[in-house]
Amino acid sequence: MSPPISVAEAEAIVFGLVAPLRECEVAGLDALVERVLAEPIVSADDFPAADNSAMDGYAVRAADLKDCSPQQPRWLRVVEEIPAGRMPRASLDPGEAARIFTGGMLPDGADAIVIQENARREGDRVAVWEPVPPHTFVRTRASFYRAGTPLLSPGTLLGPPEVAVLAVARHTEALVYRRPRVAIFSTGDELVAPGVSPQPAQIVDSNQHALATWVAQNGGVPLRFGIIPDRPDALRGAIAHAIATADVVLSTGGVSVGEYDYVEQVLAELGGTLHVRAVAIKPGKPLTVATFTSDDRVCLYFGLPGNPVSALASCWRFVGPALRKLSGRRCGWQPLFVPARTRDNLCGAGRRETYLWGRLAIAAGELTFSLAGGSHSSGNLINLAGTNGLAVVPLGQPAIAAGEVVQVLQVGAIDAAAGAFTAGTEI
Ligand SMILES: Nc1nc2c(c(=O)[nH]1)N[C@H]1C(S)=C(S)[C@@H](COP(=O)(O)OP(=O)(O)OC[C@H]3O[C@@H](n4cnc5c(N)ncnc54)[C@H](O)[C@@H]3O)O[C@H]1N2
Ligand code: MOO
Ligand SMILES: [Mg+2]
Repeated sequence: MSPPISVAEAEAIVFGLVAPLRECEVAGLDALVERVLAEPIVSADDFPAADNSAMDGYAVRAADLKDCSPQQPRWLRVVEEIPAGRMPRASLDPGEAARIFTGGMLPDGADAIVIQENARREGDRVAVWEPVPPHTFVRTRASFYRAGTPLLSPGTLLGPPEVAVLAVARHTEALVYRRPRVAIFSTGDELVAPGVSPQPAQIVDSNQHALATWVAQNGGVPLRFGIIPDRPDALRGAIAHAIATADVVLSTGGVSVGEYDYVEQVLAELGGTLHVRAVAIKPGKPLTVATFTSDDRVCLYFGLPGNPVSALASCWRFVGPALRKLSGRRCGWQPLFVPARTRDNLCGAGRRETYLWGRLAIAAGELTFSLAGGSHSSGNLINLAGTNGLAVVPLGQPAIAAGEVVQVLQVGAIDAAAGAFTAGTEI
């Protein structure tokens, strides 16, 4: 294995290799979750489109009420009722009010709302005893957005609020970037599929399923290519097929220095350009990154380490940002580090930047980090369950004491309440 390069160098190389995909497709409003917008969305309408009431009450002319008081209430004649969705029939003349409900359109002449709690209705009259300034509880036409205002820009990741905006802008569908196709396979003679009972020397292939789930969660289309034996000819066939099919390839295993670690050799034989061979990071040191360039496209190959924690840690640290950038996201694709106070002592691995998995939570208004209980071997995937952050012990730093603030790579949603984190803890 070549001498490992630093995490910063690896990051610069990997992210620099990625050019966002340009191909687009149209998707319906209900199929936009985790999609990236490829067109600017501009409002065709004022929003709100008309003055409307923010409360249930009475539409009034504010000038009518300027001298009213509890001693001298002002009686107004109620001329109509305006529920949401109904056009007002007439304009308000001085001394008149309209019964109105939240979302109801103001009649011409009205410029304020008196909430019903501050009015007393008697027949077709209503008494008001507190003046209201003009615009009180009125959502004025175009006060949120004017027609022609840009609402969403290309590169935006779409979620519920953005879909609401699209709907309001009267889009029933949107142009989005196509999702990156990600080929995934596991290498190893020892691997069997889940559901098969392994012999003593065999293990279950968990990586392929973890990575497929992770790819789908990160906006890619996972294409599972199965388990490939540790034989150069078999690997050659699998890699050739994968690079011809996908934008990104993720293989696990076979990238270290063992006799049966053939991935790098096969990548070179197939004409790949090798950019990264090993990184000074724990877990995840043997990381192979290569590109295959043809006339019209580049395929990015990640040869991830076989150890299950190393494979996912490499995804969180390097592949995820690359995949999000490839997906067309203009911002938010970079890895997210948050400062958190560690509840446990954290030990570094000397010559490698160390990532210790565990749980971020908010306790008493502060972000905290709890180390996962149990072994921190990169083969122990059991205590990886529930991980939403990996604390970073920088290169050369032997340890970080409990109570200190540490940078944590956030990889999942943060809890509201902190608790000690141990394997098997209900989460
Ligand atoms: N002499 C040295 N040996 C090793 C070094 C080193 O620097 N010098 N690096 C170690 C590190 S660090 C890692 S990480 C591993 C990476 O090894 P490979 O990427 O070559 O992966 P394999 O050898 O194929 O497998 C490693 C380990 O992971 C298990 N595995 C593999 N695939 C899967 C899967 N799909 N699902 C679950 N588990 C899997 C496999 O059985 C091995 O136990 O190399 C170290 N060695
Ligand atoms: O990098 Mo390996 O991932 O230390 O086990
Ligand atoms: Mg190996």
